[in-house]
Amino acid sequence: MSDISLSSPGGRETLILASKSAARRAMLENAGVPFEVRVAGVDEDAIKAVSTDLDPAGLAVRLAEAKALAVSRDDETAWVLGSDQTLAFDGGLISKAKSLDAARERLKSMRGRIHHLHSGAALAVKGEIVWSGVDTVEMRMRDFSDAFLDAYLAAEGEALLACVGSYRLEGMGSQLFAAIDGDYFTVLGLPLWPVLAELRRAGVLSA
Ligand SMILES: Nc1nc2c(ncn2[C@@H]2O[C@H](COP(=O)(O)OP(=O)(O)OP(=O)(O)O)[C@@H](O)[C@H]2O)c(=O)[nH]1
Repeated sequence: MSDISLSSPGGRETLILASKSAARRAMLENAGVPFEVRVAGVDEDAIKAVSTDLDPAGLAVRLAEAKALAVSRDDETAWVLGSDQTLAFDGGLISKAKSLDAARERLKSMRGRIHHLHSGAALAVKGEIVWSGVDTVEMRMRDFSDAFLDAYLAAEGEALLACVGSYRLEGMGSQLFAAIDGDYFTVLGLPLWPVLAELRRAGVLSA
C-alpha cells in the first residue's frame, strides 16, 4: 500500500489511515484531508471470537479501535484513524463473500429485506484511544430479479468481494435498493461527519 503524504496546511499533526479500504481512502482524499495509509495487521476473527458480548455496532467500534491502536503503537507522533464496518442481517453478522458465487447467494438472501450497516471509527495517539464513534444505516434492499443480479455481478466483478455486503452503493449498486435510511458515507464504510468534527476539534484539520 503506497503512503500518501499530502502537505498538511499550517504544519498540522500527521494523520494515518489504518485501513486498506479503497472507499475510506477515497472519502478522505475527496474531503481534502491530508493523510498517509498504513494498514493495520489486526486478526479480526480473533477479536470477534472474544467479543460475543458486543452488538454489531459495538463490535465495529472495538475492531476500529484495535486497528487504530495497532498502528499508533508503532508511531509516537501521528493521529491514527482506524475503522470497521459490520453488517447485521437476520439476527446475525454477515462477513465478506469469498467468491462471486457466494456473493450471489448472499445478495439473493438479502433481497426484499432489511439489513443494517454499522461503521465504527476510532482515533489513537501514542498507543491510546482518544475518540471513537459509530453510525448505522438501514438498508432496504428491493426484490431484484435473478437477471438483474447476474448483470450486476458481471458488471462489478471481484471488486464486490472487498465489500462487506457484496455490493457497492455507488454506481449500479444503487439499483439494488428501494431506499436507505442513514448516511451515504457510513454505507461506504466511514462515519465521515463525526470523524471530520473530531479531527477539527483536535486541531488535525483547520476549523
Ligand atoms: N466502495 C464501497 N465500499 C463499501 C461499501 N459497503 C462496504 N464497503 C467496504 O466494505 C469494507 C468493509 O470491510 P472492513 O473490514 O470494515 O474494512 P476492510 O476493507 O477490510 O479494510 P481494513 O480497514 O483494513 O480492515 C470496507 O472497505 C468498506 O469501505 C459500498 O457501498 N461501497
